[in-house]
Amino acid sequence: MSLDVFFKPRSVAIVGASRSEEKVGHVILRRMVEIGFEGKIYPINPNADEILGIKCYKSISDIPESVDLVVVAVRADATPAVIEEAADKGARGALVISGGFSEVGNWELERKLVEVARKRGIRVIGPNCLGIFDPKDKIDTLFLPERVIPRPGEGKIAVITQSGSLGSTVLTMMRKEGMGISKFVSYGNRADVDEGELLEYLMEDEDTQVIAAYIESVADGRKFMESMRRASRRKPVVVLKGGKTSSGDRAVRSHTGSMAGSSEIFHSAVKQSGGIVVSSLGEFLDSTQTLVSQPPMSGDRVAVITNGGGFGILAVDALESIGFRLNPPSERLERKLREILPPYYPVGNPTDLTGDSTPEQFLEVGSIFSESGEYDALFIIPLLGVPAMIPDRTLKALSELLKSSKIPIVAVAVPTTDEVDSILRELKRRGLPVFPTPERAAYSLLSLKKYGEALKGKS
Ligand SMILES: CC(=O)SCCNC(=O)CCNC(=O)[C@H](O)C(C)(C)COP(=O)(O)OP(=O)(O)OC[C@H]1O[C@@H](n2cnc3c(N)ncnc32)[C@H](O)[C@@H]1OP(=O)(O)O
Repeated sequence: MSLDVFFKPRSVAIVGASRSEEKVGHVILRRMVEIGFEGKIYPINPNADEILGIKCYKSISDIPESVDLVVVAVRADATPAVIEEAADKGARGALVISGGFSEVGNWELERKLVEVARKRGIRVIGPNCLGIFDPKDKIDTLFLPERVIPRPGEGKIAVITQSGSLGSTVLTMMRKEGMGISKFVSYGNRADVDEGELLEYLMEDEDTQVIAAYIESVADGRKFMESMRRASRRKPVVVLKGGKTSSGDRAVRSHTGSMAGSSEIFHSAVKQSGGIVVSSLGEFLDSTQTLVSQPPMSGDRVAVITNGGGFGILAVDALESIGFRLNPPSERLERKLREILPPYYPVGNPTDLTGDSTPEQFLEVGSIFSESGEYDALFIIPLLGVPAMIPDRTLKALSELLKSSKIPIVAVAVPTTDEVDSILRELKRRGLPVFPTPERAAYSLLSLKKYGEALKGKS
């Protein structure tokens, strides 16, 4: 059965919609109203006539029409009965926010919940989750104290996460980085709908270009890897695994009631299936940002163009240490560069445009490297702290390079003043991944290399 019921319901009942503003069910109702859900919303509360000006029902059975989706925010032991009632009203999906299941050892209740749901034909996301944020279909069940939502409507990144708190923090960080979301699913204990199914659903989602998954364990390894193989042929899937160490494994057991398993086996299976494994939260975000804006690399040769000698050296160190080739330009290419550059500019890899650099030189030199056929990516370091790197001219020149380059580009630039900061943000918005350190940019470029290899079946 398609997971559409979770993303495209015509009506939603919120069970446990509290009158108290600080309670979970109340916040969920408010979020659904604020995001502008276009279908019908039915708050369910035995003690209220209306909440937020919306008519309340004492139970799901009292709703006069049928209901597609229920969001469940009542005590764990009340959830099986809610599922039964929801099924009687024709519901096909339940987002069970409530905690108190396998994550605290209450396996019996979780089994009962799933048993009832399966018997009655209802799919369950959760329990012990935040649910869904989908700015296009206007679903928001995240009971977060303030809106952490990245630029509604503009996002191309789908995030799926076993951990709600990690997921919501990722959302906040993405918003800060100016990254947009297509869909967000916190699926908690994944008693029913699992990560594999979510991958399959998102691979078909036209609004999603990159899938970023935080995973602690998988329900069914073989099935998950099959889904990963199919999904990663269509779009990049970035995977961050929690629970790599024995302490992490113990923590996973008490978080979502699951076992982390061997991370080496998991990582190599994900790689073989075409997924992009990352090893830290920072790399997770940086890689996602780069994959959503740049094409995959078709090889491993990188050209570094800088206007800061030290930055150039750190860049080539960082790149070479993670497997990139930093070939010097051929004699023919060097001659071409020499024709347009002053004699005191060091030409090589890195090529240093020095403190005299202009934005137009970055464009010209970047274009020559890009068209040379000798490299698979450009790594540019246009530091704006030198006199001729005028911010608005830099924006214009780098935007042009971005448009015309035949190979992917990542950039390193340090936000210094508010003006520089806003130029860098605009560059990111236009699709240039910009990072403040060479190491971060290098790791983000690695995701383009990994994806290129995965597409060629070389991983
Ligand atoms: C962040 C992460 O890591 S992921 C998120 C994982 N999930 C969580 O962390 C949630 C953890 N909390 C829980 O599981 C809690 O049990 C909750 C949030 C589901 C419910 O807690 P509370 O809001 O305190 O429950 P409470 O019993 O007060 O019920 C809430 C409202 O529903 C009403 N209610 C209770 N039972 C029912 C029912 N069966 N049907 C309809 N309404 C009901 C209550 O009357 C109350 O409304 P009121 O405040 O207006 O009187």
